[in-house]
Amino acid sequence: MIPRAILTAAEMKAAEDATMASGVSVDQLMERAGRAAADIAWRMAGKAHVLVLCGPGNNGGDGYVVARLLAERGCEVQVAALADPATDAARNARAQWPGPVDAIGDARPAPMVVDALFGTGLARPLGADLSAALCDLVRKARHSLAVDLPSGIETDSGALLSPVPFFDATIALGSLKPAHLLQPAAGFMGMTLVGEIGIAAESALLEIGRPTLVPPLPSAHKYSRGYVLVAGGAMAGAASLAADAAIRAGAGYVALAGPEHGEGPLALVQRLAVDPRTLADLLADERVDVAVAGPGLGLNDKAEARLESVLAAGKRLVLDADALTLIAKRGAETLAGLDAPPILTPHEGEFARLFGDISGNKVERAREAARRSGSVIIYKGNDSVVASPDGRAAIAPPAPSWLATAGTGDVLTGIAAARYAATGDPFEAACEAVWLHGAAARMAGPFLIADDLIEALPRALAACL
Ligand SMILES: NC(=O)C1=CN([C@@H]2O[C@H](COP(=O)(O)OP(=O)(O)OC[C@H]3O[C@@H](n4cnc5c(N)ncnc54)[C@H](O)[C@@H]3O)[C@@H](O)[C@H]2O)[C@@H](O)CC1
Ligand SMILES: Nc1ncnc2c1ncn2[C@@H]1O[C@H](COP(=O)(O)OP(=O)(O)O)[C@@H](O)[C@H]1O
Ligand SMILES: [K+]
Repeated sequence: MIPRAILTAAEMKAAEDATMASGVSVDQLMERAGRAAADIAWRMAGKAHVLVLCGPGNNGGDGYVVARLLAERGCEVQVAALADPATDAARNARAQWPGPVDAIGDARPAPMVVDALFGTGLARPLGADLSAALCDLVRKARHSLAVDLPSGIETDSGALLSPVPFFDATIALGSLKPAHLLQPAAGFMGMTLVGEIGIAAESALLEIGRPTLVPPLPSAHKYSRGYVLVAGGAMAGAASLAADAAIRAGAGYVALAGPEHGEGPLALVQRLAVDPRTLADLLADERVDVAVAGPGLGLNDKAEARLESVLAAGKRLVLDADALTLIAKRGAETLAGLDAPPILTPHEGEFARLFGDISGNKVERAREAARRSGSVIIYKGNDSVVASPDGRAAIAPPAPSWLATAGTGDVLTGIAAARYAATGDPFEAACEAVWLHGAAARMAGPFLIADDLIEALPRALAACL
């Protein structure tokens, strides 16, 4: 699946400028944007009464186009504007709207509301009266559509600058923006559709889409499909979850090496490794493609020694949980010299321990963390962000919040290890793992526990063949 690009407000402006330099006028772009939004509104509500709220900028301009096109289709349309248009394109669009323009205070509730107040140009919170009116009108409507973004959202960070109502749908114009996927904004979008307006949307930031997987080749054998070694420790259950997930995610051979036998399917190879020396010997096997440390590792001296063996093994690594807490003590930059970039899977707390001083939005923080640690970062959460030291980054579509339960992170780690072993590409592997994890969660359904995710994994993987 070809992933969709995500453009920041500045990148969108640059893409728009490049399109205009090739001979397309801003009025043409606005017409396309308005037409795309009007088509969606029509499909949502048909010939309903429509209220279009227009702001002063080009987002408002799109709104006047929507109003004209829906009126042409026979809808009864009220346009309510916050202020006179402040751009030439918006002025032209308003001039082509044949009906009256009311003050925003005179907006009447309607079955269909189109929010064209502000898009990527929003610079500060909406006034309290305006955001209250927007929330009230959207709440009273049967259908609601946000043009480009719900008004009140910061495009690049996904922050809510002022209260925003829940929309049924949002049409992202030209391209997704970070706020369409980052929380808290992503939770207010409803269904997000991308409206094609003829702009070349290219970016180093992508949406994580369904991976394309291939069945094993006829010549495949267990080691060619990937050998994952999971270093266990104090808590056998967590390491078992990671190992079980790795084998279910398609690794051909998974060994769980810990001070005691763990759980898991019979296909899992259990190796007793009471002291770090034995673990080092197991890791020295050249068939091992990826080593995992962290889930259930512990935080004591023994755990330190085991982590040391894993870091010294010269293997591709996936590091999570306790391993991240231990690494935070010595500094994430100490990972930058490893033979291959490891995958780190911090949740918010682990990220703060490792990279607490990094500021910016979630994508910026993940990118800086990746650069500093020479690692691929899966910065987990409802809006997981994957970042690579080479600057590539990707945001996952919102994941089911049923994932907020113990052990689901261990499962993600196992999936990432299997995919890293299969592909050798830590960024691709991390993106694939996040997608598969989310898909397995959707399949497992409400009240899932981590074990259910593992059970659902084969179905999630099969959806990618
Ligand atoms: N980028 C593109 O390629 C295209 C963009 N279009 C539309 O243009 C939008 C961006 O247009 P603009 O850059 O004009 O930005 P907006 O229309 O989002 O808003 C900018 C205007 O609002 C004012 N403003 C900002 N925050 C305010 C606040 N809190 N209260 C009151 N006024 C405030 C600004 O001073 C400016 O006049 C996009 O979201 C999209 O809807 C489309 O028309 C066509 C193509
Ligand atoms: N509210 C949420 N919505 C969506 N996904 C979530 C949510 N909370 C947690 N997750 C996901 O669940 C997993 C939890 O991982 P983690 O916090 O490491 O838990 P554990 O250590 O118990 O395995 C991560 O993949 C994270 O992205
Ligand atoms: K809007």
